[in-house]
Amino acid sequence: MSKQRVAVLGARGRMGSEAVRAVEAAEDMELVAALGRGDPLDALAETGAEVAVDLTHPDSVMANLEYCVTRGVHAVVGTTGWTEERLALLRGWLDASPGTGVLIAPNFGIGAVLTMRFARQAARFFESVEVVELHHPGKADAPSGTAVRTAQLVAEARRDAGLPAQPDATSTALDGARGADVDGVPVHAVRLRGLVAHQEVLFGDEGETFTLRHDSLHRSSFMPGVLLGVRRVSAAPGLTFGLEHFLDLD
Ligand SMILES: NC(=O)C1=CN([C@@H]2O[C@H](COP(=O)(O)OP(=O)(O)OC[C@H]3O[C@@H](n4cnc5c(N)ncnc54)[C@H](O)[C@@H]3O)[C@@H](O)[C@H]2O)C=CC1
Ligand SMILES: O=C(O)C1=N[C@H](C(=O)O)C[C@H](O)C1
Repeated sequence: MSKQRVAVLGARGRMGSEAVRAVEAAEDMELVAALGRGDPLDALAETGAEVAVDLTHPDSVMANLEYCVTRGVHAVVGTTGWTEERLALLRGWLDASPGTGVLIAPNFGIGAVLTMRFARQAARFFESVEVVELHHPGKADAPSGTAVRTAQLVAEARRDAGLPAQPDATSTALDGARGADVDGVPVHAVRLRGLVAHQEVLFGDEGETFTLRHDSLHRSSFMPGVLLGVRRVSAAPGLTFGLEHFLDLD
């Protein structure tokens, strides 16, 4: 069996260094490039990389993906910072490179994927909902990509069920006290030394609350998802948004 030729971008970072170890340990993969900031992307073409794993920075990911997609290198992306504008650009590159696949996974952790799924399921049954994400203080962005995706899924489910805007009688508040508004869902971001990646989705209605919580206690929790993405992305041309599409959750 020929091994899949894999490159890791952001290889010296917190996630990238963990991904380098995971790819090296996978029997069906060969790590052909481990690139850091400033390393030329031409190493991807020179080493014949088939799949690039991007774990860099929101400021870097678009240039990396343009390079990969236009050369037919499939990509598994954990890097955050996705907006509709960025996704439209990426889709344009993919349209011009049929056969190339890109997976963007807001979160590679199975527990986080399930949290998003369960939050979407629960959304229509509760009047109130808030998302709290808690991360290490080195995190580049706030709120987290996972929290934004969770809030969007919850908001969509509320709309589909015809729920009105949730109640909030706040008439005065310090800026930021009610968090960021993502599609009508308040999202709060905590940055604390000692944490890795955590999220709570709080639901409430008359006389009861319901809380979903997920904790990534170590970045190894993301690696089965990264490897699954690498194994599946070349057979999924175009854009796949969310690891759930590569999992049998039903
Ligand atoms: N989807 C998921 O499950 C997860 C996603 N992430 C995301 O992954 C990204 C990286 O997170 P961390 O590893 O914590 O950050 P980090 O700052 O520890 O690592 C990023 C690394 O990428 C390097 N880099 C920046 N631009 C580059 C470029 N153009 N080419 C090659 N290397 C480049 C940096 O020098 C740094 O070494 C963030 O967007 C984070 O939110 C993090 C954890 C899980
Ligand atoms: O930067 C991180 O650490 C993480 N980033 C992703 C996000 O923004 O959702 C995934 C996870 O929360 C860890």
